[in-house]
Amino acid sequence: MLKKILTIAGSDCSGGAGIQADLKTMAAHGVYGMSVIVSVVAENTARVIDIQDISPKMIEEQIDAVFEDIVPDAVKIGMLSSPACMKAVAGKLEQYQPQHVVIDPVMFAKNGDPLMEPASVGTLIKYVLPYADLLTPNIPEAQHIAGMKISTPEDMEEAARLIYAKGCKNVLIKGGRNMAGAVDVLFDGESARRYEIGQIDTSNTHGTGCTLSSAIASNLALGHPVPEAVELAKSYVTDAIRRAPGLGHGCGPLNHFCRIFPEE
Ligand SMILES: Nc1ncnc2c1ncn2[C@@H]1O[C@H](COP(=O)(O)OP(=O)(O)OP(=O)(O)O)[C@@H](O)[C@H]1O
Ligand SMILES: Cc1ncc(COP(=O)(O)O)c(N)n1
Repeated sequence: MLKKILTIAGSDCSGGAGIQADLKTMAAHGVYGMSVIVSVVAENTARVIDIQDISPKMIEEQIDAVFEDIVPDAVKIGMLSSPACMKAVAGKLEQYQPQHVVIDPVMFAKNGDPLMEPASVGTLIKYVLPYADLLTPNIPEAQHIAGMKISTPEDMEEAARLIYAKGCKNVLIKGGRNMAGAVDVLFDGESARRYEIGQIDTSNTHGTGCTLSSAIASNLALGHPVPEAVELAKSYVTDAIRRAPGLGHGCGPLNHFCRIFPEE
C-alpha cells in the first residue's frame, strides 16, 4: 500500500531545502508527499532575504485538512521560526498523535543566516521536542539544545545523551561539514551508534538536513526500524550530494533523483 508522509516546514523558493527538498525526497522514495507550509522564505543558495510566517490559525487549518482526509504514516517537521509556529504545531501533534515523527530543529541556513528566532530554543525544547520519535540536530543546533560545545564524536555522543534526557525517543546528531568524516551519531536511550560514509569535499550541501530527515521519515513509513532508516537515508543523501547538479552561486542543491535517472 502506498505510504503517505507529511512535511510541516518552511518553503525554500530556490527549491533545494525546506518543503521542496522534502517533497522531492519523498517522491524519490516512492511515497506520497503532503506539505503544511509554516513559513515562506525568500532565499537562494547564497542567502536568506526575508521570512514570512504563516499565521498559527492557518498552520492549524492546514494540519486539520490533512489529518481529516489522508492520515500520514510518518511526519517530518522542519523549520519552525517562532514560538507561535511551534505552539501551533505542537498542539496539533498532541491532538493527532501521529506515528513516526522526525523533527529537524532547523535554526540556521547553510550560510549561517538564522531561520529561527534565537530566543525560541526554550520553546522548541519544552513544546516540540517531546513529540520527536527522532530529533535530528546538526552540530550547531545540538550545541544550542544540549548547552555544550561539540568538538569530537565523543562530544556528539555526550550531547545526544543530554538531548535525549530532554524527552525525545531517539537523537541523531549530524556531523556534516562540522565533523571530520561527516560522522553522524544516533542515540536511542541505551547505546550510541556512529554512521560514517566519508566527507565529500563540496559546497553543494544546501538542504542536506531536510533531505536526510525526509528520507528517514520515508524509510520509517516503509517499515524500517530507526537505525536502518537512518543508515538508508545517510546512504541516499551521500549519493545526492555526490551527484549534485552544481546550481547557484552559493551552497548548491542536491540531486534528489540521483537513483532514478542514470548518470550523465
Ligand atoms: N560534505 C559532506 N559529505 C558527506 N556527507 C555530508 C556532507 N555534508 C553533510 N553531509 C551529511 O548530510 C546529512 C545532513 O547533515 P548536515 O550536518 O549538513 O545537516 P544540516 O546542517 O542540518 O543540513 P541543512 O543544511 O539542511 O540544515 C548528514 O548525514 C551529514 O553527515
Ligand atoms: C525553508 C528552509 N528550511 C530549512 C533550511 C535549511 O537548509 P540549509 O541549511 O541547507 O540551507 C533552509 N535553508 N530553508
